Amino acid sequence: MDLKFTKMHGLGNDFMVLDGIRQSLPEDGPPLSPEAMRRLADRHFGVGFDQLLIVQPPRGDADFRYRIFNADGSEVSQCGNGARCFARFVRDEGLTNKHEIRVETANGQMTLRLTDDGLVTVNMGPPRWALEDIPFRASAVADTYILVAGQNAYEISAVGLGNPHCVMLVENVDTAPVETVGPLLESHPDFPERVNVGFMQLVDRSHIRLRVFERGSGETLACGSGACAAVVCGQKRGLLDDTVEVSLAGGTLRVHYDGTNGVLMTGPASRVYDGVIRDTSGKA
Ligand SMILES: N[C@@H](CCC[C@H](N)C(=O)O)C(=O)O
Repeated sequence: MDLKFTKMHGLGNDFMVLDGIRQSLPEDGPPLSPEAMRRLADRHFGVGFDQLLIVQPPRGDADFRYRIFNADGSEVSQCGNGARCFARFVRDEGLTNKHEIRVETANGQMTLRLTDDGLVTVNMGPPRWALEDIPFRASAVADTYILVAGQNAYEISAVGLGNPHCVMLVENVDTAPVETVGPLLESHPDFPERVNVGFMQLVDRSHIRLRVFERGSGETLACGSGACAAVVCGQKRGLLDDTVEVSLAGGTLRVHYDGTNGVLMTGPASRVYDGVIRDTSGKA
């Protein structure tokens, strides 16, 4: 079976997007076997992507259903950069003419707004601090926790944004131990569904630098939900203002949260090319 796809990225966090409206995909199971997803995610043997995004008809009263798979084949319920690409894709493909699009995810609804300057603002919903909502094992909710891994202890904040995040402060993101501490904490037993690990450098109250080791994909050039997580964790500790510029390896996001509505994340969404996969077995 041929499978049409579109390659997109949000600040270098890259995606293979499948249109499950004009081509037939399984309604509930994975669109491809986990082996095929891992193969296609590979940058040498496949298309290369951090996440696979699926556009599907809604089951409830939203405009679309938005499904996300990591490069390791695991299905997850949030991807902020992907949400911006999702909005750009459904508009450019003429699947909607709305500027404000409601999508249904495995974790509830989100609103995506295409702005006149060509950017997309995603309302990520409120940050979730309750331990069972992250999910995270600790004795009580706190601004920071000590996580012991191997011989070391790490001071982290933990928050859910539709997916689990932990965030630690570092002096300098350029020298932060992302490749070593990232995978160590990603599968820490206190995060029963694993976790995305953010390394945040404070520049000033309205500017941070950030690197994220993503659950199921490794370090990416940008992580939208990770940017929101870092900002709300910094705000909770009294370190950041309501609006923060987040500098990532792939570019800059603007995150706004004033405690009233959800966390608003604004940034670009880019289409790279369209393609067709002739062999979806993953063995090509
Ligand atoms: N790149 C994303 C997050 C994708 C999902 C994440 N790896 C997870 O497993 O939760 C973003 O932009 O938010």
